[in-house]
Amino acid sequence: MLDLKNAFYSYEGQLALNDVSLEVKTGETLVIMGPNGSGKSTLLKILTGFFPLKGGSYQFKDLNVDKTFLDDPKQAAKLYEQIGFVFQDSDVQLFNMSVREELAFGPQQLGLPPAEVEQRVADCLKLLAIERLADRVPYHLSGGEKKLVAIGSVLTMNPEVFVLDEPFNGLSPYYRTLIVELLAKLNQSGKTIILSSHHFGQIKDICDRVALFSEQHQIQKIMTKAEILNDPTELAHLSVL
Ligand SMILES: Nc1ncnc2c1ncn2[C@@H]1O[C@H](COP(=O)(O)OP(=O)(O)OP(=O)(O)O)[C@@H](O)[C@H]1O
Repeated sequence: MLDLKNAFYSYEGQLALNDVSLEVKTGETLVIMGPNGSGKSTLLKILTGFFPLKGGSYQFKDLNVDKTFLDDPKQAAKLYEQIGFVFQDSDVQLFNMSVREELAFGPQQLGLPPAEVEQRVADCLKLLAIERLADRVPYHLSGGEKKLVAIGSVLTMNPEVFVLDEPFNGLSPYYRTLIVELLAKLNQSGKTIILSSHHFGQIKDICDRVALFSEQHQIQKIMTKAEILNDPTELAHLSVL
């Protein structure tokens, strides 16, 4: 479904991705792990089409995602409607005056009829059990509540792929469990999930594979969950990243 080949990216001289190749299959849950600054967020932003690669290629299904593609809003929309991104910092994502408006924003941008938008918002509030927050100002919510609303704002767009940058950061065990259960449900319904995390323990119940970044901004190895669980050294390493 996603095919990244020999990807390079740098920010004004600061290397972030160094010859990274990665394939993601439809319906899998892939977790990106690695040290701070190794390139995880950059990789997720490239996959979501935030900016084009500076070297190598990125194919999403039949779309060749390069600078020309992303510079053309009509073309880029074909990617954006299939991949949803949940930012590490929810405050970057939430800008509407109520949770209800926040959840409606994406489907409205997709041009869906008002009745369909309303239905998606109602379904999302129910699925996330956040009906009580519907008329609150997102900016005033707690960290965990904001994260649920941020995920909800992607959920109502119903993308095929969910990309989440460290979704468990700073959350209590209660919210972490809620989000793990939600991601498991989404995956069971056929969605592809790609997320970054520093804690194998938090994602072991949902991950199919882990791609491990090195400090050299390269993918050092890709392991299945079974390979990790059967290797105590690897398990210990991934549990303290
Ligand atoms: N906007 C930016 N401008 C300049 N350098 C950047 C920018 N964003 C990231 N970088 C640099 O690119 C490299 C990769 O950063 P990235 O955020 O992708 O790492 P990460 O693995 O997600 O880190 P973390 O686990 O700390 O979130 C780092 O050296 C970082 O300092």
